[in-house]
Order: sequence, then structure tokens, then C-alpha cells
Amino acid sequence: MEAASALSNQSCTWNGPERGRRRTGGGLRIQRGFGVDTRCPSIINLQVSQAGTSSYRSESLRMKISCCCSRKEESEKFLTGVDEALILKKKSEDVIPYMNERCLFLVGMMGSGKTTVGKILSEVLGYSFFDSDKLVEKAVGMYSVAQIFKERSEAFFRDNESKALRDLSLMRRLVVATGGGAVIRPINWSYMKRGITVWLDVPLEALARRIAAVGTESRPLLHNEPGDPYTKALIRLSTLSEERGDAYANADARICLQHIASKQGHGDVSALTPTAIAIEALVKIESFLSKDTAVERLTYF
Ligand SMILES: Nc1ncnc2c1ncn2[C@@H]1O[C@H](COP(=O)(O)OP(=O)(O)O)[C@@H](O)[C@H]1O
Ligand SMILES: O=C(O)C1=C[C@@H](OP(=O)(O)O)[C@@H](O)[C@H](O)C1
Repeated sequence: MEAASALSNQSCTWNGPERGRRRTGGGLRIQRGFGVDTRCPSIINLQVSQAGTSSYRSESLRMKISCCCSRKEESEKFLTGVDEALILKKKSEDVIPYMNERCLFLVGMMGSGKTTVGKILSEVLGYSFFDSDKLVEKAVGMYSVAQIFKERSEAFFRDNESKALRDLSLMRRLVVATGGGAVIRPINWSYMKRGITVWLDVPLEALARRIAAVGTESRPLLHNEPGDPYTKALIRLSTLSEERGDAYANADARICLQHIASKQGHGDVSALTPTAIAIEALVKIESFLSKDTAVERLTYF
């Protein structure tokens, strides 16, 4: 099955210091691509300094932000959003040279944010985004995964999911949001390991809250539980998580939202924005790519 045509890349315009030339100072105006509220334009004087050797890890960013926002909380929210967007962009520039155009495969339970975070990563990396569930729906000519489960079978869905992952693994410069059950089959790991695998590890309660907020209709494995949407989701997700055991832990990088939240002083993972999670993903990818084992494995493909 041919994978669907690549989605158009969304990229941001970056007026900062030219890539490849490291120099102190530099001004930039944030483009709309960062989702900045242009009613409140800001000029960020980005003082980029290198501490010690110029290894891409040692750069430190100090930012003075002058902003016309009138209200304190708006300004703080604006600055946080700008900070995150800037840090994401900077981190992507650190990582891209080491990724060697390899695909990113996001794995995790349903509702873990593979699509949401995947789209952010694809945009900042200049990669194309694919949702393997959508490719399967197109390949079999049905409008939803739920319809496939109902009118054909889960096994039929899984077979086509493997074909989609096989096709995607032969391509470059993709971010793929896999279905939550992709980790079940070893053959799928043989495909995904041609790229870099990233596990979004989200507490079950947070998954249940997120899924309850959007409804379980699109997730057939959650359909047959009794009770309210949250309870129904939590019961089923707990069972699935136990059945899948350590399957997700085969990923090259684990993004533990509970750990990030604790590190940032949040009591709950719901305080973490998708951008903050994307930043952490790039940090963990960078760490993985610096290991010899990564170099050995990725050299072959
Ligand atoms: N960091 C986050 N904080 C709060 N809600 C989120 C976050 N990431 C994703 N969501 C929400 O959770 C739901 C599932 O996200 P999605 O990206 O579709 O997950 P997946 O693709 O893993 O099933 C969506 O409604 C999405 O808006
Ligand atoms: O966990 C699973 O087995 C599944 C997760 C779903 O994808 P999302 O993770 O995008 O919900 C979809 O592939 C199908 O309903 C099966």
C-alpha cells in the first residue's frame, strides 16, 4: 500500500543568527509560525553566548523580552508561549543535523498526545506528519478505525497497520503518530526501529480525562465498558496497559510526563503544554543520538 501523499510542510521563518554561523547578539521578530499573538508584537533581543567549547549542547540562551502587553498575566502567558516556541526552535536546530533525516515514530497509549505533539515536532523539524490510523482508513476505504473494527476485525486492522508502518519506514523526514496498539507486534518494531522511536508516557488518569473530554466513539477498544466516559476509559486503559506491559519501553526515548511535571514543579501533568512535551522529546532524542548504540543501529538504514 502506498503511503498517502506527504502533507505539506509547515515551517517557521527564523530571523535569528544564521544557522552554522555562531555569533553573539542578533535580533529577531517572531513570525506568525510560532503562533504568537501579533496584536502584541515583540522584539526579542536574543543574546546567544557559548559557554566553553562550542558544542551544540553548551550554548546557553539569555533573552530580554520587551513587550507591549498591558496586563501582567497576559504578558506572562505571552512570554511563556514565546519562550517555549523559541526554545523548541533552538532545540530543533541542535538536533536536526544529528537526525540524518530519519523518521520519528511516536508510540504511546491512546490519548497520549502522539498526534498533537507529533504535529508540533513535524512543523519545527520541517518534516511531514502522518497518522498511521488515517493511512489505514484510506487504504481499506473506510471512514474510521471504529468502522474497520466493527465491519472487518481488529486483526484486519492490525494487518493493515503493519503494512502502513512498513511503507512509512521506507521513507525519510516523517513524524509518524502510530496507533496505541502498534507496539503489540514485533514486526512493527522492526519497521519503526529504522527510525527513532519516542514513547509518550502519560499517567492513566490523565489519559482517561483527555479521552473522556473528546469521547470514546473514535476508540473502539473503549466502547464496551459500563459507566461514565472517564470511568469507562480508565478501566479499559488500565487493562490495556497491563496487557501491553513493557512493550512501550522498547522505544529509543521515553518522555515521562510525570517526571517533567515534577521537574517543573507542577502537581499535575495537565499543566504541561504540548510544546513543553515536544521540547523534552527533542532533548531525549538528542541524548539518544549521542549514544554509540544509536550510531551503530542507525548507520545500517
Ligand atoms: N499536553 C496535553 N495537555 C492536554 N491535553 C492534551 C495534551 N496533548 C494532547 N491532548 C489532548 O488529548 C487528546 C488526545 O490527544 P492526541 O494527540 O489525539 O493523542 P493520540 O494521538 O496519542 O491518541 C486530544 O483531545 C488532545 O487535544
Ligand atoms: O491502543 C490501541 O490498540 C488503539 C489505539 C488507536 O489509536 P490512538 O492511539 O491514536 O487512539 C487506534 O489505533 C485503535 O483504536 C487501536
